[in-house]
Amino acid sequence: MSEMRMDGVREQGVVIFLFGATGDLASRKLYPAIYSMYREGKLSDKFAVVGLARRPRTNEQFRDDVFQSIQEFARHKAGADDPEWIRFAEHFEYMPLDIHNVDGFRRLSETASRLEGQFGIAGNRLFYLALAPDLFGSVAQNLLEGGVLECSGWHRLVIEKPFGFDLPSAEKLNAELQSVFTEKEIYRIDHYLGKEMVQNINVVRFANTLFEPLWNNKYIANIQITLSETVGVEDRGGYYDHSGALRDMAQNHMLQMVTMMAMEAPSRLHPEDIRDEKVKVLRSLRGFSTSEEVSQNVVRGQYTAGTVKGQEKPGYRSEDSVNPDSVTETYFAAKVFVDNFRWAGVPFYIRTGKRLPVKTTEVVVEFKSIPDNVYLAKNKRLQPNLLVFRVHPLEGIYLKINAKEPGSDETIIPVAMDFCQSCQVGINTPEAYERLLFDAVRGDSTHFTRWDEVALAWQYVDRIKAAWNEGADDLRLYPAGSWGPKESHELLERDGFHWWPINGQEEGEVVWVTNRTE
Ligand SMILES: NC(=O)C1=CN([C@@H]2O[C@H](COP(=O)(O)OP(=O)(O)OC[C@H]3O[C@@H](n4cnc5c(N)ncnc54)[C@H](OP(=O)(O)O)[C@@H]3O)[C@@H](O)[C@H]2O)C=CC1
Ligand SMILES: O=C1O[C@H](COP(=O)(O)O)[C@@H](O)[C@H](O)[C@H]1O
Repeated sequence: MSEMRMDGVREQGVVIFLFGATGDLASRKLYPAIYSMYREGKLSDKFAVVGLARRPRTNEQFRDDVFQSIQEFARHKAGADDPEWIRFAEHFEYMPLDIHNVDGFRRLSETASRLEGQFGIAGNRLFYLALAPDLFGSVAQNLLEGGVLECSGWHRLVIEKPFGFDLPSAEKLNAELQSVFTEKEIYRIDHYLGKEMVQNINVVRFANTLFEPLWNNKYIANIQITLSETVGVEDRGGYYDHSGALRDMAQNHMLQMVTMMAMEAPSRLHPEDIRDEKVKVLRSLRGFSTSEEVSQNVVRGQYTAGTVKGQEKPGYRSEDSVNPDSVTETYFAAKVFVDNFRWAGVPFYIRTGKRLPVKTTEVVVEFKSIPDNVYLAKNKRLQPNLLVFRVHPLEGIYLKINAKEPGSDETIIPVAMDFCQSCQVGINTPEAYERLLFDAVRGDSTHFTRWDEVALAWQYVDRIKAAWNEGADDLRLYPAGSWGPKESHELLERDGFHWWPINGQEEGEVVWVTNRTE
């Protein structure tokens, strides 16, 4: 992180306007993130948070809500009588506001000026919309009309996903936002980009002689990206039933991870240079022109009742707020090609699903076998080399190679070099929201999605959705607690591959370099 940028935040300060202050996201992620930033000195006392939502709350009630959220969800806990907490809480104010009420925004403008004077803040304003996306356009317009954007420093808009429902709705939303904010002022959150190991992909790729020369179709057989969840749709059935795994996870997090794995090295570590490279990958994605192509390369599934981690779970169609005849997919897998010089012919297999056996986020790079390998005939256990990025729950990197079994003649065994980052630094690395909020405050847009990335990703998934809408009867059912429909395994088997076990570890494998403590 640039020290200058961090100092800028501390010296100039910021007012954070949190729309949706009474909601789930604010409570679970945003208050804990602000508190961690404060505790770690990324925010000085030159800051204020104005919580905004329709529900009535006094400042005291609001501060109490923030306290409860920190107790439950934050990395750093607060003591109610702790002077640091008391000082922190004084920076929080609540204002009841319906986002359709422009007069309320005029009052908000006055509140902002008062808080800037009170805390010595240099007129910098960050608007965080933890709201349903159909409210974004009205907020932007009313911020303008209510004079809240008239400030002496910068103003920025942070918005949550989903950014639209398809390309036309995303374009409409974008036009509404860009009638008020410039592209540079808009920070579109994809919280996967705030994850430690997702950010580490570029470092591992571009800062090591070891991998970059092999990072192409000459040496890589395939890449596998798994984002599996054990949870179902929880209390978000209404939203999810209109979204499904394709829009909820693939359009954003999964395609972003594909871009991180496939992009060329940027010429500088400048946000626009990095995002330019990601856009090139999205432009090179091989689209689907017929429904037949979609059904050959894409698998969609929906969970039925089953057992997850020893507990009986209902099927998707029995979940709250879900249509009992729903054909919404809770599982999505696809074979994706990046049609460019580096990746020609290399499949990227991606899969995500709810109610799978484990919660994990992992990327596996499977290398091609050595041509004319003299050990091949003798050793049935000879396996391809794997490089595994473990994003969640453990964070780290895992490299699997072949080596001689100690004491044997030429018996080969798979061994692993395992860098377990979370074993070393514990679970105390900053949360994705903490990083992203801080990046937005200091004006670093590297890990936010630019409009052209969003548009290209919608273009890609809209074609899949259109094929499904043509009435294809390819929705596969899978029992909760399984690894999804068998067709997702066949997708790889047809190419002579298989999904690698999560954690990359095979039975009998020897881990010979590790920093694990467990
Ligand atoms: N929760 C999560 O983990 C994640 C959420 N998101 C996204 O973040 C956004 C917010 O999600 P979440 O917090 O879960 O949603 P919630 O439904 O929990 O909260 C919505 C918030 O919006 C406020 N609100 C609704 N209508 C108005 C209005 N007319 N004027 C002012 N405030 C209003 C509500 O307050 P009140 O009723 O008091 O007005 C509430 O504070 C959504 O876009 C969601 O998709 C994205 C990733 C993860
Ligand atoms: O964006 C979303 O992500 C979560 C999964 O996030 P993770 O950080 O826990 O892996 C997912 O549950 C949710 O449906 C989706 O909207």
